[in-house]
Amino acid sequence: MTLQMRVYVPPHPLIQHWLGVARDASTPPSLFRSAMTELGRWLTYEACRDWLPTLETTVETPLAPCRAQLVDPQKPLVVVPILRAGLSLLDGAQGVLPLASIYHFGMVRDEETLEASCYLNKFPPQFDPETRVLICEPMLATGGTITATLEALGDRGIDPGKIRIVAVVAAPPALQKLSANYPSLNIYTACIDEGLDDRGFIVPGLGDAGDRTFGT
Ligand SMILES: O=P(O)(O)OC[C@H]1O[C@H](OP(=O)(O)OP(=O)(O)O)[C@H](O)[C@@H]1O
Ligand SMILES: O=c1cc[nH]c(=O)[nH]1
Repeated sequence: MTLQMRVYVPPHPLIQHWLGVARDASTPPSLFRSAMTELGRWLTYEACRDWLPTLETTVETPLAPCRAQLVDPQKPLVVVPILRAGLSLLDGAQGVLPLASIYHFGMVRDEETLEASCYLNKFPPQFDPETRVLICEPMLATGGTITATLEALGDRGIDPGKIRIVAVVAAPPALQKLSANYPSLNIYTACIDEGLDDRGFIVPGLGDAGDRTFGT
């Protein structure tokens, strides 16, 4: 079977609503952060749909024993926010996945060359290979940042098939790069946008997600 990367754009009115709020240039940082939190919440919810490991058990209701399916707390689950802008999605993602461990990863793009470089890597030397990883990265633009993150996870034992990416907007150059290199990857995004401008910004996009989150 030939694997092909999958990109999901969940047709959810709340996702589209908060995307519209985040895109609006007149949205102030406080409301922008709320919009990103909500996008983190609902995109993570969608990404978990057929992904979270569960276990079968029996619980006692006030009236009778009953079969129940619970999220398996023994299976390792990790959320990786890519700093800075990925932090804006973290509260929402953590609300959906309260038991997940959080491993921060800091990346910054050179504004001239658009080369991404890592300034913070909190990954352990090796992950349990069964670990499921949800990456919070609002903007997939050239794809340089996400590719470096996937390489760092791969170096520490994570198979791309165990990774789900939550992104607010995704641009074709990033998706083409990821699809060519990571056919087993799954991406959940609110929108696939048209392309990039000459500064490497996603168009129409939502501007500089890090600056808008932190008011810088
Ligand atoms: O796909 P790429 O072309 O690599 O671009 C995407 C990255 O660019 C932005 O980060 P930025 O470097 O602006 O850092 P910030 O999150 O700290 O603002 C954004 O938050 C992504 O991480
Ligand atoms: O449009 C973009 C592209 C990269 N990073 C951002 O913050 N915005």
